[in-house]
Amino acid sequence: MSQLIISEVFGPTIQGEGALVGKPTVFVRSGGCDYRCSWCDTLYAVEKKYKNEWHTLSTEEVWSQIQALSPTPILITLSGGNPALQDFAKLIEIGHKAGYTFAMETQGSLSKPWFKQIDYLTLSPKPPSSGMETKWDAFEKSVSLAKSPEAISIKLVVADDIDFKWAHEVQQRYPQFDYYLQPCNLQADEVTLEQGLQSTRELIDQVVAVGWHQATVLPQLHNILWGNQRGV
Ligand SMILES: C[S@@+](CC[C@H](N)C(=O)[O-])C[C@H]1O[C@@H](n2cnc3c(N)ncnc32)[C@H](O)[C@@H]1O
Ligand SMILES: Nc1nc2[nH]cc(C(=O)O)c2c(=O)[nH]1
Ligand code: SF4
Ligand SMILES: [Mg+2]
Repeated sequence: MSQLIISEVFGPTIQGEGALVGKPTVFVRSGGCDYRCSWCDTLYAVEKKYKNEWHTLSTEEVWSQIQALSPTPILITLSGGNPALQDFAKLIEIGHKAGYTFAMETQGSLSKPWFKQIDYLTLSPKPPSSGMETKWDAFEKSVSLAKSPEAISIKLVVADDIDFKWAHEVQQRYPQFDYYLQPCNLQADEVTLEQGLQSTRELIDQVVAVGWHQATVLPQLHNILWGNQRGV
């Protein structure tokens, strides 16, 4: 079976972001990323200096950990780092046979044939404030490999006005998808509740001001509930 580089497996908790917010889920977080966003809130799954904390596990071992956390079928969310660097095909096959469903969070920079096995694919291309540049041909390849257009949702982080303008342009370029906007948590280690709420209110004001009425604006619910802690 394929080997997977895993930062952590945790849950059940709730999905705190995007289209499936509030849904009970187990997270499988892979180690390693082809990006390095300026405000990434999971650097321990990105930067090489944390490599010694990651585990090389067989698909079977990851599956055992999931089953220990949730013996009954649940939504499994693959995140990272960039989970598209790994080969999750076998894990998804085993999980589906046992009645589990799969969501994945990825930035859309890399795609794999096994994307078509994912039930809920969240693509999260990165805005200018991240310091990353989106290659739209790679994003479109990820789109084309999804199970169906309906399986895709787009989650965009907005840190400032330039990001907001960019996000609105992305929506106008790809109007066929549902868009979830989330404020950037700039103080990744100690976001205060009030900052999280204020940035969400500001994002709502921006959406309303431009008449982007199809957008969904959500704070990171897990951050509001627990702060920027690991394992929730
Ligand atoms: C940590 S990433 C891992 C998956 C994948 N690399 C990606 O970026 O989509 C999961 C989600 O968290 C978002 N995110 C990361 N840092 C954030 C921050 N400081 N504030 C708000 N959202 C953040 C990302 O944009 C992405 O949608
Ligand atoms: N509860 C919870 N929801 C999340 N949604 C996306 C997460 C991530 O870090 O990928 C995340 C996470 O780490 N925890
Ligand atoms: S792409 Fe995702 S995991 Fe990678 S650095 Fe950016 S936010 Fe972090
Ligand atoms: Mg996170």
